[in-house]
Amino acid sequence: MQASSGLSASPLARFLGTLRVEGQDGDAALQDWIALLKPRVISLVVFTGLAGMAVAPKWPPVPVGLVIIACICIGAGAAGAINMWYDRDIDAIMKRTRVRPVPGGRVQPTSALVYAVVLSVVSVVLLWLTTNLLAAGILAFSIFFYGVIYTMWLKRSTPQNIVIGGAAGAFPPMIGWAATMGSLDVLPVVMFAIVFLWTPPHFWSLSLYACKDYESAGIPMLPVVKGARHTRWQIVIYTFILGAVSLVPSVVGQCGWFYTVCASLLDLGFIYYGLRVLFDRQDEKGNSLTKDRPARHAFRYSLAYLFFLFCGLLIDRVLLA
Ligand code: HEM
Ligand SMILES: CC(C)=CCC/C(C)=C/CC/C(C)=C/COP(=O)(O)OP(=O)(O)O
Repeated sequence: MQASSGLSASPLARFLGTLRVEGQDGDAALQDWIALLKPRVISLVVFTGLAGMAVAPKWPPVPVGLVIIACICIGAGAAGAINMWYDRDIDAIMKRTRVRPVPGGRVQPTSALVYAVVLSVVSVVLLWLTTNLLAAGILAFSIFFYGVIYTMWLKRSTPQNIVIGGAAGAFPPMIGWAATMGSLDVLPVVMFAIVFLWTPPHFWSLSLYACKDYESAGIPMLPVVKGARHTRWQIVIYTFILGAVSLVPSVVGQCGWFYTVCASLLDLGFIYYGLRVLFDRQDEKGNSLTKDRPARHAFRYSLAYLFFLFCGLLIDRVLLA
């Protein structure tokens, strides 16, 4: 995987790169402050929050809806910045992450932390003032879960780090729903479960081809601790469990034929990509002989899977209802 600061060299990124922020972080460009929020990752996180909000039986007024989305975006980004502040030592070792703003020396660690804390507080308080305590509480909990429980504890201590830590990234649909309704229901909980079960095959596909990086940084990711073969099996197992759970909204009568067809096709696709990872040609240690191309494909497919699954749910409940 290419080293990336979170924004590719698009014209927008080059423009942002010219905007410099003076002071102690003299070398930091606006681009770096944005990169601290992991913008590409949180784009999908925010979309799942938007989906949770839009599939609720009642919609908020448009300005409130925009504030809800902004708060999820700022809160998730702030959690990413806490992660980048804390992980600056290991990020400096890994090829994929060493160009990030803090290990790259363009943003001071303390500035990154202050920035992350301020954005966390702003997102939670603003969501509370605009909607309700339940939504703000879940947002606060997910920031804490990703920034502290996953980043500071699980990530460096157990190969099940992302299974448990994945809960943090699964909360946004619940936040979106709760912000609108003031309570929770079966559907947002099932959406949580879907993102929760999607996270292991999503991340382990990537970890198969980023394994050397994690090994050199001493992070106990599954392929580092249990080997590639075990990880490949786990990916397949999770695609089956995810497939079953993704159909729960249909079984409990929360959506119609359109979602059921979308989910079934997407599930078959994920199982296919998972099996390709499993049957990838490997040496006796389970290392890929094809530069893990199937794992790269499975990772890319995981992103499309979640996006289109929630698109299917949105179309089913909003347009076809
Ligand atoms: C503990 C849970 C998770 C872990 C450990 C994880 C890990 C990763 C890693 C290491 C990358 C590569 C990022 C990079 O190169 O900077 C990545 C990419 C990505 N992740 Fe995840 N992820 C998790 C959960 C999620 C969730 C919940 C979502 C969205 C709902 C998500 C969406 C994405 C997206 C969209 C990308 C692609 C970013 C790009 O194009 O560069 N991830 N993930
Ligand atoms: C609302 C809210 C707070 C949402 C949180 C969203 C969330 C948990 C996103 C997880 C995304 C992600 C890139 C995790 C990887 O962390 P890593 O440290 O394992 O990856 P890295 O090595 O690339 O830093």
